[in-house]
Amino acid sequence: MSNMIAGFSKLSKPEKIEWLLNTYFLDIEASRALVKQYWNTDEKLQKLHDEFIENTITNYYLPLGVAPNFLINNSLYAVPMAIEESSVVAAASKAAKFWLERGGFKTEVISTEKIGQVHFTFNGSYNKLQAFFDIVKPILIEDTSDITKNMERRGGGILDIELRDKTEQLKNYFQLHATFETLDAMGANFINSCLEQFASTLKREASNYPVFNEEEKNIDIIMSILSNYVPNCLVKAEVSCKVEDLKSKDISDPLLFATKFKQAVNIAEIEPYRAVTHNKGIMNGIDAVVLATGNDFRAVEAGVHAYASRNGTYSSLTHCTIDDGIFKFWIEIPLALGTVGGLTSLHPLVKFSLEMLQNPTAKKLMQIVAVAGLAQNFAAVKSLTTTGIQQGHMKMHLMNILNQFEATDYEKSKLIEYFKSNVVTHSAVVEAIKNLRN
Ligand SMILES: CC(C)(COP(=O)([O-])OP(=O)([O-])OC[C@H]1O[C@@H](n2cnc3c(N)ncnc32)[C@H](O)[C@@H]1OP(=O)([O-])[O-])[C@@H](O)C(=O)NCCC(=O)NCCSC(=O)C[C@@](C)(O)CC(=O)[O-]
Ligand SMILES: NC(=O)C1=CN([C@@H]2O[C@H](COP(=O)(O)OP(=O)(O)OC[C@H]3O[C@@H](n4cnc5c(N)ncnc54)[C@H](O)[C@@H]3O)[C@@H](O)[C@H]2O)C=CC1
Repeated sequence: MSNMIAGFSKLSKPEKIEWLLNTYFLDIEASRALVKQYWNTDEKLQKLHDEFIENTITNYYLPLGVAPNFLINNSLYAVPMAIEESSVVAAASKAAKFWLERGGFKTEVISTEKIGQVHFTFNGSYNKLQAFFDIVKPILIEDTSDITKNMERRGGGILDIELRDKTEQLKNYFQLHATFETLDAMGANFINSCLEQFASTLKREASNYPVFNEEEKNIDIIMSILSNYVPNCLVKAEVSCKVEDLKSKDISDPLLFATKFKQAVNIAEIEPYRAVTHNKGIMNGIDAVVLATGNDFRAVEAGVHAYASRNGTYSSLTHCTIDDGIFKFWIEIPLALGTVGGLTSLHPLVKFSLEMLQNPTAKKLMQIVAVAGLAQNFAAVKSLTTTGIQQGHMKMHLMNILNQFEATDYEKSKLIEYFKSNVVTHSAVVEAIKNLRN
């Protein structure tokens, strides 16, 4: 327990850093220099970043890349992507360019409903609780009017509140299951504020409800929180073309390609081990845009994977058909995103990314993000079923390996040239560097 510290949060930023350096690091000077190297020289900007989270000591950079040429419903977009993994941006760009020449991506927002729940226990008869709920429902809505008035003015707000009996699964457990329209906001804070008000109204009204006995009057609120599972906040993105039009530099036999591609998607539909990796490839694109636009990628990840398991088995988020000579490939996913609120107007690079996307509404952003996921999956499955994934991935990863060995610009240009006609593997690159240096 020698490293335990009380009151760390109350220390100043320099004090926190000094404590850390002295407690955990061998080369204190080098570690201090590294922490400071990542500070922004603009003090105001650094302060903004310091205040995003708690106990900030420095910044953790991710590259912000751009995948151009996304034709979505006949409008062209350059898509910002924040991600650490090589070949993702290249793959998205390549897929965008491929489909640009084949009519682009078609998208549709299917629904935009968000969900929140008040979880509570009630020791009494369900019928009595239901009768109480029918009386109290308008009061629940009325009591939140201060919270909802602006959202209602914009056309959103509370859609409905239901009482749900969960006592078969857990003794005395009931829910208020509420649905919301939060327009351009992801809605977490708005929904949570409404739910906490529902909870206190529910408790207050129950304690005054004359039909309840003393035990029934004592509703116990367990918690009030939005759900990140949003199966009714759905977006669809699709590409399609004649099979013969799939012919390209890398696809000499379009029917063979389409058939193998579809088989790969079908495998991900029925085989969870493959589905997880298949969907990871989709999330390469989705997370990168979600992060670049300042959205909550943990919320998106949790909701998307729950949706992938909605039929009881974890399955592919994308689907493919070949009918009457038409190749069709699509994704349908739940995405609760915001283009107002959260970090969207605070982080300068998030503002920059949103401007690059022509300041989309949340609905537009849902469509762009779904497209990024579909494009990423198309590129990955195309590589997997043709050249194999390593060829393209390692071509992009080459620079990381060269940087690990601190290759000079001269060495890099020589080795990039060499690996245009040789297979990139980690050991082959190490060997080539050695040879060049000898
Ligand atoms: C990597 C490529 C694109 C190479 O593909 P290529 O055919 O060697 O590329 P190219 O040099 O012929 O260039 C064609 C286009 O690709 C893009 N492109 C090409 N290179 C770059 C670059 N340096 N920087 C930016 N963009 C690039 C760019 O759009 C370019 O057009 P241009 O800009 O020249 O007009 C291809 O092999 C590919 O799409 N591979 C798939 C890579 C992938 O999916 N990576 C994700 C990481 S692996 C993983 O995590 C997921 C996985 C695979 O397990 C999921 C799953 O199993 O389903
Ligand atoms: N489980 C989860 O996912 C949780 C997430 N969070 C965090 O909550 C944040 C998102 O919450 P929000 O309520 O979206 O953000 P927020 O609290 O910043 O609120 C956005 C507000 O913007 C206003 N607004 C202005 N123009 C609007 C328009 N056109 N449409 C809709 N609203 C408009 C509304 O008053 C709205 O409530 C994220 O940072 C997320 O990480 C917080 C708690 C839990």
